[in-house]
Amino acid sequence: MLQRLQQMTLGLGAREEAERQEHDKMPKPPLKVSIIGSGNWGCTAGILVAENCAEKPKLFKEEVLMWVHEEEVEGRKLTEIMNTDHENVKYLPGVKLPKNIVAESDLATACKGADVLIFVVPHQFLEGLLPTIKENMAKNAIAISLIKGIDFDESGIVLVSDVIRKGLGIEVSALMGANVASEIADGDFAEATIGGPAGHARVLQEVFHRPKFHVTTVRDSDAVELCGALKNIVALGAGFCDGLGYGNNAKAAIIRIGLLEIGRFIELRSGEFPTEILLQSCGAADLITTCYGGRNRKCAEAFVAGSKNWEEIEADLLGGQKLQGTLTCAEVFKVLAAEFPKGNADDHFPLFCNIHRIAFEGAKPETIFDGLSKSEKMLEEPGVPLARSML
Ligand SMILES: NC(=O)C1=CN([C@@H]2O[C@H](COP(=O)(O)OP(=O)(O)OC[C@H]3O[C@@H](n4cnc5c(N)ncnc54)[C@H](O)[C@@H]3O)[C@@H](O)[C@H]2O)C=CC1
Ligand SMILES: O=C(CO)COP(=O)(O)O
Repeated sequence: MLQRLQQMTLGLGAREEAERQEHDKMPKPPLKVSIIGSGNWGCTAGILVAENCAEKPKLFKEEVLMWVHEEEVEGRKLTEIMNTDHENVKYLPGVKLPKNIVAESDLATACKGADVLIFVVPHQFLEGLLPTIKENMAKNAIAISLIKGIDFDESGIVLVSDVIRKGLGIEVSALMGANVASEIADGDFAEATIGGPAGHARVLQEVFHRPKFHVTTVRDSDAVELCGALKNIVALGAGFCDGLGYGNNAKAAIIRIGLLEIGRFIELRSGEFPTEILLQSCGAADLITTCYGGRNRKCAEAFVAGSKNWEEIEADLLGGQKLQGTLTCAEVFKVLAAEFPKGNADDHFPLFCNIHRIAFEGAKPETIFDGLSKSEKMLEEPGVPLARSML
């Protein structure tokens, strides 16, 4: 007992020391905040951030630079429209942006001297931006990813935050949650979860938390980020259900089994089923909102109803906004094929595999429920079979 207490005290001391070192390395306020991305969520999150920067002059500089992938909208540059009319008429029409958001199409200028970097571009556009950001950001900058996506290479899963970490050589946290952007832009209440080192998460909470946008913090940033990426696959399944005309019970089954497979997939990486993280906004709550109100759901419903491919559906329905679930579904299927070389990924992830077959291999949408009872076996011995197969 005494030994355990001593170990705990030592553990606490080591953690405090690590936090002190982390604090010493942090940039000093007032912090300059830059947002990399200006889409539907980029602009909405930008409103929350800009309001905090205006209200907390001791912590943050008032001006928030937002990098915009420049394009012409009705004969005018989007940056010019945003800086004059204070509205992103293409990606968040009808919503006024605070005047302290400054749209900037030159990436080097947008992140020059930035102490806090907020990444919110669709994940397929991220990597090429990083060398310029590295050259221009502040030396001790901290970063956070709001991007819901995933990659894969010969060594397995590559998180978006891993890509940023590697590209910039700095620590990266993640903010994920039940955050359909249009609802937050309308002023509805929402919650989010930040995963990251404690010191960073505290500062980042100051950046995002608002009276109607409640942010909690946890340490396990990988699990938070994976929840945000993987729920988009399940949302495709929910959309298939809607396209087939199934009711709420069927969709609830997809959501429940999807939650289980999200947990299992995180377990593949960490060895632990992340029950507590799944109970955060980034877990069950994001899954529910996306399966009812998200773009992935909407496009998957149209996929069942018509004969168009994903690119055509995205162009038809999203007005330039980007679908992330199909890319994530393809990447995750590659991870599963590599993790289960005997071809038995189906035994552990029947729903993810069915969704991939429907989305990319011409399987009938009605097969969405095939073999899902396999997931019940996993519940009989939670954690054990999968963790063993990974050793
Ligand atoms: N919209 C939402 O409700 C939410 C979105 N997210 C995530 O946020 C991330 C960003 O999504 P949104 O802000 O919604 O974007 P979006 O899908 O509304 O807009 C697309 C963005 O991509 C930019 N873009 C187009 N071509 C580009 C290129 N070649 N290079 C660089 N940028 C290019 C456009 O300028 C635009 O800003 C995604 O990972 C998404 O999953 C997360 C939570 C909520
Ligand atoms: O992530 C989202 C809500 O939290 C939005 O999901 P969609 O990209 O499917 O719209």
